[in-house]
Amino acid sequence: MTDSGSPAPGRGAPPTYGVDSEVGVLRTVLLHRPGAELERLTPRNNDQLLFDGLPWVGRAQEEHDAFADVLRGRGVEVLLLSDLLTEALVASGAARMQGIAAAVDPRRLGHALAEDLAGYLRGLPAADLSLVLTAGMTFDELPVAAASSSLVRRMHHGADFVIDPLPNLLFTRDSSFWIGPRVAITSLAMPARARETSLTDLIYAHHPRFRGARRAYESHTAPVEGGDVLLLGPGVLAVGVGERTTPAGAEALARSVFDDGLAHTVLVVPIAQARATMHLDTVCTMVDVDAVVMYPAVQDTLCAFTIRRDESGSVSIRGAEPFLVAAAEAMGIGKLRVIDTGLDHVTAEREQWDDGNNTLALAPGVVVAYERNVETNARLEDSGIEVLRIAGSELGSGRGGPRCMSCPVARDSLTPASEPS
Ligand SMILES: NC(=O)NCCC[C@H](N)C(=O)O
Repeated sequence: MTDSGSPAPGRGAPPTYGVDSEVGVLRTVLLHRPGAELERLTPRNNDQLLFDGLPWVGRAQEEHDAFADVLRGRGVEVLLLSDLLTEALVASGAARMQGIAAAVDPRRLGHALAEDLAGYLRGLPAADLSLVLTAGMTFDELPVAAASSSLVRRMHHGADFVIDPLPNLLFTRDSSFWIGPRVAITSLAMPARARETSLTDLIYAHHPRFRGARRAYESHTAPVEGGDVLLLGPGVLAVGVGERTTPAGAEALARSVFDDGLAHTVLVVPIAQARATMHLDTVCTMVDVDAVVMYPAVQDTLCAFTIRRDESGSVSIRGAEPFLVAAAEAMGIGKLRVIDTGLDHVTAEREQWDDGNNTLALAPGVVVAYERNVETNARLEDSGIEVLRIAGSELGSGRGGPRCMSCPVARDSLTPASEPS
């Protein structure tokens, strides 16, 4: 969201970032090209690391490169998380300290090994440190001299992790999100993902590109994941509460965005606590200013608590009532159009599982979607939505689609210029 409509910096002017909807023209996006961290997945650890299988890494990279190219082809500036991380580590000694402190856990490693490991990491060039912070490190990869007398080192198998890898970095949606002109670092619920936010925090704090970027939801005491947060329109948020984001997280986020003047209404949407519906964006995403693509099995049951703060500062909670009704009212539109994932139950269930409901809007009525969801994509097109298809056979093994794999950093504002944002 920019005054000028573009984040492209004029000579000397800092770029302006921000997002006030799901569908405003996408200008800048943060992706993570999958890399060595995916090579850490084995049949023994893939469940714990939240992957359904073992992706073919080279093919996953090709699919991701094609995804990035589709975005670039539509004029979107693509930022890659590993590049930003390395640049932040080059720019700032404090960033290095922060990344190392989050990765080295003395409670698990013991003090001798933790100290030697931290010392070793402090001496690494930025690109190598960036790789360790994302791909992790095994005991076999420890430098020979590190804590050779450490009991912890002796008792671990060489393939065990000294630093856990972060294969879910691919899903940049979840570890930070922009709301209005501010960025929120989230609080991830699953242990396998918790350290991801140390990297997004570090990037937004120390990368020169984001100097001066203000924060939203700074207290982040309870879990809130970006996949649960939909910016239905300027000032209106929907927050899923289920396997990841907790009621306390949704409540804290609502209070924080009210305090910061970033929203006037927050719809809190209970979703089943199941892997297939881990985030709100696995069952519903926006494809136009007044349209969503939605899993039909939840269409009639999805409900919302509406939280508002009035001008006097008092907060009210209404509901629960049908989500589609509450959303249309909060957005100030008569009706939210619903495009669904397919009429028959089996196709709908299969395409929901394969992220048919997890599209990324590049502009009102233009979305990126996995090609495999043939029925859903046809239904989107029948409803006038342009669908840019990408392959995702390998990317999808982590259970996430184009929306999960992207964190919009700048979109054109949907707020009329005359209204305050
Ligand atoms: N927004 C999303 O739905 N993100 C997908 C995250 C997938 C990842 N394997 C996870 O379980 O957290």
